Amino acid sequence: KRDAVSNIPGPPAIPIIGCLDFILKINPRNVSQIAIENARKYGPIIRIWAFNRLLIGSSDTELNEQILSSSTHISKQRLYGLLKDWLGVGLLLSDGKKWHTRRKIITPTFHFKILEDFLQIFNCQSMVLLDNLAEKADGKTPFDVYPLMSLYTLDIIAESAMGTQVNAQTKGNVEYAKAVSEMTELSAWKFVRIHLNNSLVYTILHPRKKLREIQLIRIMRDFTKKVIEERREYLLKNSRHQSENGENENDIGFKKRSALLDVLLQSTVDGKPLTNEDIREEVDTFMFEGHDTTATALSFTLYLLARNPRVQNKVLAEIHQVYGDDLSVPFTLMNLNDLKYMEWVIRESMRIYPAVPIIGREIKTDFHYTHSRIGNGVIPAGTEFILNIFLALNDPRFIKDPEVFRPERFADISPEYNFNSIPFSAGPRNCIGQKFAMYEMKLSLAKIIHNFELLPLGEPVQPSVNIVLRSVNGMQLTMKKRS
Ligand code: HEM
Repeated sequence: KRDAVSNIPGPPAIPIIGCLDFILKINPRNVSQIAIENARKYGPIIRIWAFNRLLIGSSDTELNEQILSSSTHISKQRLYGLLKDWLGVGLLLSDGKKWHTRRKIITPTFHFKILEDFLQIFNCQSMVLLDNLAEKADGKTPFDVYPLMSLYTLDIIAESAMGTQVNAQTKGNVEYAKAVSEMTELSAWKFVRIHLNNSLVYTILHPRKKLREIQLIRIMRDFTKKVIEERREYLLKNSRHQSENGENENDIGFKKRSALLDVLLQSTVDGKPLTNEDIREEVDTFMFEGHDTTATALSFTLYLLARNPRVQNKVLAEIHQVYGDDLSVPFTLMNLNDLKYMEWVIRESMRIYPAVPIIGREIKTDFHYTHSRIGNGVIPAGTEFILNIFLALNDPRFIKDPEVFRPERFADISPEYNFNSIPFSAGPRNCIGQKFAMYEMKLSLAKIIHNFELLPLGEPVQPSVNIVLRSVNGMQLTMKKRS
């Protein structure tokens, strides 16, 4: 392995322990800074040894493109295993045939006709959000927007994935909603403490946390299981009802809309329906992937808009141009597509603060690359490949003055060349929910900016990489109701 990667620079490695002293210096708050400094020192591709583990970190567009577009190197790096007890082996964690089959089944859920249906959910939940924001919007007291966005996106994803309302925003203490939030926090905490990768070490060092984790997983499993069983029974009854009465009407009191769950319940693999456990892991994966990521991206965008009044005014002007003054025009995918400037704002905010800053792959067979910034070479089987999305999005080769928030730069960045701009990853394992997330964020921002002026009060963010990007002191701002 050492010979194969001798062309890749990296911090000095001591026999047996490798770059342990380097690794021990990394923590969630300094990881981005360390990555920037190392890219300056060693270039965009670096190698790190941790005992006998070889890690290659890359922000090189050419190399990343080759890995991400490969249909062979799709296995996730071992750290993802921390999520397994909760999520099972769903779309995020699976690989091989299982991943291919599931991806094929789930992809139609994001067809534009179904996305149009989801807009009704976004719309209803955003009304609750506006009420909650109105209580905070005194124009003078700074507050952290993240907790409100987190409950809001949790309500949206629960209703979209399971067709069930969990009312996280109105009754913040609903057991299931609370369990999802707490488990997300716990996983993030564990994720950045490398020694806790090992389940036995974790159980010995933090028995209470482990116990709590078991309880939370049980609460979430019981809830998802009940929803799946009820929905399966309902679909069965409904199809009998239809055939007995020769009717097409499929609503006998249960909620009609439940795209993801219904798609899974009606799918077969090799002629057999998916089991409740198969379905549970996919539903739980959506609950995790679909809520915290979007809450983070929305919160950082609001934070940046509060601090950039010129951009905020342009967003407001575009909202007025598309919807008029009272937002009474129903939201459609078409008119959300017309919010072009807002799309640049979201992309620029995700460039500076990508909700998922780092992703990883396990390289299972030798990977031969060409035309990277260090030329051609091979990454040997058994390497853990860490793809630094944050650095790639701030690469001065493509991005002038990367630290400046300037949405207009997206006028010059070709959307076709998506390996340059990869907040949702790219290639066959890209984010399946990216359109869902973009429409959700656009509708939410349109409502918020139309109703409130965002003001730059409060402390600046202190980003911290915990699976999903966070800020140690929250994303603070204040709001004032527009007259
Ligand atoms: C701003 C919001 C979001 C961001 C930035 C984001 C980002 C990402 C990224 C970077 C990946 C690749 C992960 C990896 O390779 O390890 C991913 C995968 C995934 N995302 Fe998202 N995501 C967002 C919203 C959503 C939403 C709303 C959903 C569901 C409705 C979703 C569902 C998924 C799933 C299921 C995967 C795994 C796909 C696969 O491996 O085939 N995401 N996301």
